[in-house]
Amino acid sequence: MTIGREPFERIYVAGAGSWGTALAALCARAGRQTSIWSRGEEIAGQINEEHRNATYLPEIELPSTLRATTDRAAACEAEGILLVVPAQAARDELVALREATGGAAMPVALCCKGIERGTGRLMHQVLKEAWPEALGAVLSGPSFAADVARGLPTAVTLADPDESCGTRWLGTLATETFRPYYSPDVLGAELGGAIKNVLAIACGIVEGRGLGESAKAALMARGFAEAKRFALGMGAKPETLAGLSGLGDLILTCSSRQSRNMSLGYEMGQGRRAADVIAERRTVSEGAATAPVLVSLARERGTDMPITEAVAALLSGELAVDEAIADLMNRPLKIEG
Ligand SMILES: NC(=O)c1ccc[n+]([C@@H]2O[C@H](COP(=O)([O-])OP(=O)(O)OC[C@H]3O[C@@H](n4cnc5c(N)ncnc54)[C@H](O)[C@@H]3O)[C@@H](O)[C@H]2O)c1
Ligand SMILES: O=P(O)(O)OC[C@H](O)CO
Repeated sequence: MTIGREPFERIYVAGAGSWGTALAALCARAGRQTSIWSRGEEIAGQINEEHRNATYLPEIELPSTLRATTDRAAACEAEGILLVVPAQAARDELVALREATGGAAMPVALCCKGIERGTGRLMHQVLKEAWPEALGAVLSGPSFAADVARGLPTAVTLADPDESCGTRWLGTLATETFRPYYSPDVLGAELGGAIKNVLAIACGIVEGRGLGESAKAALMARGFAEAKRFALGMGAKPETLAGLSGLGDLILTCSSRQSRNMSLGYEMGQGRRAADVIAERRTVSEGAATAPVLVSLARERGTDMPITEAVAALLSGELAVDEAIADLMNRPLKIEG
């Protein structure tokens, strides 16, 4: 396998939130001709004129070569697209991009971590339906936007069923401080990223409620057990779950209140209603939308996911924190696995 040959030289980033802006800055600094699409004129103007995204990544000076646009036609010039909108907006964005590019067979790296409400589809399945000609890959793993934008060392998974396209993505994204590892396992990479967001809400609740570090460690380990049970049942590979996009991202997201999912849980643990916290935020907490979908998928498949069930019930207000803890602790004793 020859890694890193023939990078995509022209990149279009769909979404100018924190992660889209960090990835666009990474590509531009690596010398790629990079354009970033924003829904709003204000952010596009700021990026072009002040080299800053004051709404989503205020501390970071962006490269002056990065061009922002509100016109999806810019995607026609690209050799590769990074899709970085919230998971619930992915389908509409992909349909619009397909139209803008005339249904080109474009490499598209899916960077959102979530499962679609209503359909239960993963992002690569949404891509297949919304833009069947596109060549899908998944970029996932432990990576806070602010860390990547600052150039702090980061390692992630780039999953692509097509090895030659995957290695082109590696060559496109790799820098001295950003290290993507190749995997063919798109399903595993996606499931790890989507499920850890739900588990991070649970860890936040434990921290917000002051239940202690032992409880948090137990929750992470049992959460990982249920993530693995579900993902392996779907056909994901165990090594992907144990890797950066699975365990790696679970550890990061459950450990830091820099995570929007973890901090949402923290506020819930402090007694706030999830809906109120979500309503006052500008940024997305993907786990809140993914939790109920994951519960439905797990029930359909007969997979036991008690922590995910508890998070969904807490988010909807059906259950109080203390009731959820008591339910989890009083489940029948069983063999670990
Ligand atoms: N921020 C991170 O550190 C990080 C890291 C890795 C992965 N991700 C994933 O990347 C995805 C995007 O996260 P983010 O952090 O950039 O979110 P964000 O909340 O910072 O920004 C979301 C962006 O999407 C746009 N958007 C919102 N609704 C939209 C719609 N209906 N149609 C089109 N655009 C819409 C917003 O205007 C904004 O530009 C999420 O799935 C997240 O899990 C984030
Ligand atoms: O802020 P969060 O919870 O969306 O997490 C960001 C990234 O997914 C961490 O890898």
